[in-house]
Amino acid sequence: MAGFDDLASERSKAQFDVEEMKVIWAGSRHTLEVSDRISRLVANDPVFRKDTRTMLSRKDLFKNTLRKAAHAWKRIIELRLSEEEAAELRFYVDEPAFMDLHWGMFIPTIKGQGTEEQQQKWLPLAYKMKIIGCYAQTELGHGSNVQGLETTATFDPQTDEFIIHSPTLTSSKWWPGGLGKVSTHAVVYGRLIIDSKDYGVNGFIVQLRSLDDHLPLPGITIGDIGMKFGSGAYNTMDNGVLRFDHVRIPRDQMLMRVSQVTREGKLVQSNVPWQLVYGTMVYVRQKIVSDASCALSRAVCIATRYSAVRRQFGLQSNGIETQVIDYKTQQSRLFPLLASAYAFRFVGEWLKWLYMDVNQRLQASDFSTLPEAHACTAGLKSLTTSATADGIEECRKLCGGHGYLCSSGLPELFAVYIPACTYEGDNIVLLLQVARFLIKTVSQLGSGKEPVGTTVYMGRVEQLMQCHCAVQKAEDWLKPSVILEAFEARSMRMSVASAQNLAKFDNQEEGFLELSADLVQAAVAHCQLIVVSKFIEKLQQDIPGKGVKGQLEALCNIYALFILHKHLGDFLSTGCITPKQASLANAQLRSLYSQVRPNAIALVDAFNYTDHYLSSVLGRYDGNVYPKLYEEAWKDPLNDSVVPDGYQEYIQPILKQQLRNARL
Ligand SMILES: CCCCCCCCCCC/C=C/C(=O)SCCNC(=O)CCNC(=O)[C@H](O)C(C)(C)COP(=O)(O)OP(=O)(O)OC[C@H]1O[C@@H](n2cnc3c(N)ncnc32)[C@H](O)[C@@H]1OP(=O)(O)O
Ligand SMILES: Cc1cc2nc3c(=O)[nH]c(=O)nc-3n(C[C@H](O)[C@H](O)[C@H](O)COP(=O)(O)OP(=O)(O)OC[C@H]3O[C@@H](n4cnc5c(N)ncnc54)[C@H](O)[C@@H]3O)c2cc1C
Repeated sequence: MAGFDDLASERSKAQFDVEEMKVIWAGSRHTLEVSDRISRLVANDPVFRKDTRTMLSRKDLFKNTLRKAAHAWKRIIELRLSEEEAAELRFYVDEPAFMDLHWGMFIPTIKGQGTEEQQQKWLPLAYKMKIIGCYAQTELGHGSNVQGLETTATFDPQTDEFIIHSPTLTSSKWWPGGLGKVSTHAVVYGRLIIDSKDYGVNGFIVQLRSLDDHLPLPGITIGDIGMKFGSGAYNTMDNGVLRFDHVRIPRDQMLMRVSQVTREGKLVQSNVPWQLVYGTMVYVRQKIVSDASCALSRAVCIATRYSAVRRQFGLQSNGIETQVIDYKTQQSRLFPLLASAYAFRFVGEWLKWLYMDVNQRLQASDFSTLPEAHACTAGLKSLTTSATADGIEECRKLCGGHGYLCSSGLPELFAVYIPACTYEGDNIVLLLQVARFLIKTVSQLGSGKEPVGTTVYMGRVEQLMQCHCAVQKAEDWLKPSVILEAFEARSMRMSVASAQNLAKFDNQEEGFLELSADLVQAAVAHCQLIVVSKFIEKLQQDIPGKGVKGQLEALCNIYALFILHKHLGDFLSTGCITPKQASLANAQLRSLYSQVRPNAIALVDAFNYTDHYLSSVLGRYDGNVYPKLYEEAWKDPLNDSVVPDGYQEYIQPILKQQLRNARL
């Protein structure tokens, strides 16, 4: 039968050890064991079913999310899951909810911005979920411009309290997840005012709702901001609106790791940089990069399996039609996404290491790598989420008409994913941060301050401004050194050109605004170089398992050459490669697609996703697509009755021409 046979035969063709590839994808044997066990636990629990999600009303959907969150918490306690296992469980429940903000932002903010004392007071309550918290930064009037926030926190020396207030409509907190209906507490970002002087934005822990009856505390107005894009999707989350009318909190609820306000109302700065007030965003951006590989790989898994099951045209000698995965156009759209999923996985792994390293240095009062960490997390968050959002939509198209059905899993995945291009920093705004960092690095070249970390290559500015690509035949593009040099030269030349253009302006800020579109492209080039170089570094590690390294090398080359092909204009206009070398790269890309083709199904099997997590009829492990699609259609509530509701009021009068007289 179509599907079963196709996927079984595809699996038998694999030229590498899938089990070892699963370990590489998971990060370690231990992580694979945990994620495998927990994903099956979730898949086998009926409370975590998600197949009716897109058909529920918002209220039912939300209540069902609360039910799942409560059940998840119960299972975490009953099974005494470790922090790692609990995080995996929340991940596989796969439903955006207040828990994400509580564990993902509220707790990390207290850890990162609270003093030891504050951590001791608040963290045990939060860990036991005796309080539920969210992250209330964005306002109706300002999101990207954090320094433009209007909420005030005015110190009252008489009572030793802060008065939290929303002075304007635009100062209403707007968007925080978990705020609308659930959170009892929030970290609220507002302007610190002492003695009428504005000391800028700081974080404050504020109780929002009563722990007895969940009603908002006096002076607090709270609600949900309304339906968002798509059915089901992100509507499981209660993104909220919040206003304060002179709400008082004790002084010790200002997060005081960065600066402290004394009993006398004096502001004391610690030795840590003020930017640590933005620290949670760096942490979450790093998480979002790892998350991008999950969302993209999920879409790619669906599209790849379905492409092997789906047959159209081209009768072969045995009388069966061609699998659409065999069309070169399908491969040239699908395989770069497969390669990107792996590339994002490895750059995410590296970013996690970078973040841990920065944190360790911060503990030891070494703040030197903070600007690099900010630039990398901001840039890679932007690059990977934009590519993933576009990639999911491409996977939908790769699945033809059936990809547009909710039962394919792709519409909901897309709807849930796309806000990642906006939250935790609009992707363009973040690339502009990277551009500032690059311009600063270029301007310091020759000053004796050596570039560090991901900008080390800029230290070779003279070589990179002049080098010529050595490629003479297609296979030369398989050499990591050749690829690296082309990407480094392109990035270097784009940054230098931007810096030179900027230098022509008397006013640097005006120049930055004028050139911002070019600056964004330079930032993208730098970030793509990071992804390519981290993939290449990964391949230099010991990679066990028959054929595993070979497959990863092919994927790495596909990622790099696909990016080169997509941004050919950059590579040609900066003179990094010639048109002839560009066409050799293209030829090499085609040959790499043929190399990956027999392994495509095994490469997506290596993600080790359960059918529950994929929630896609098209991406089923067994390939049994058509019977299940057919079965799924009948489950739609519209098919509950053969004759639809409304027939008598609206269809019958048309058919019986009873409306005609009324019109005449
Ligand atoms: C288990 C966890 C799972 C997580 C999975 C995902 C769950 C996600 C759920 C989604 C929830 C969404 C939450 C949110 O969206 S919260 C709100 C996020 N908001 C933003 O991201 C706002 C974006 N804006 C900004 O970050 C800043 O305002 C911006 C950087 C754009 C500008 O700030 P500002 O005007 O103050 O700064 P300058 O540009 O002048 O820069 C001054 C210097 O500071 C440096 N800088 C800036 N940001 C940082 C940072 N974060 N860390 C370190 N350093 C920073 C900047 O480079 C400048 O440095 P120099 O002076 O040296 O040039
Ligand atoms: C689903 C979702 C969940 C969220 N959860 C939270 C949360 O839990 N807590 C929280 O505090 N916030 C949350 N947010 C808010 C989110 O962080 C902001 O929406 C985000 O930071 C973007 O800011 P903005 O809405 O002000 O966009 P704007 O800055 O208004 O962007 C509008 C347009 O202007 C452009 N633009 C803005 N500034 C510049 C510039 N300097 N140069 C060039 N172009 C520019 C942008 O590129 C964009 O195209 C959430 C948002 C969403 C969608």
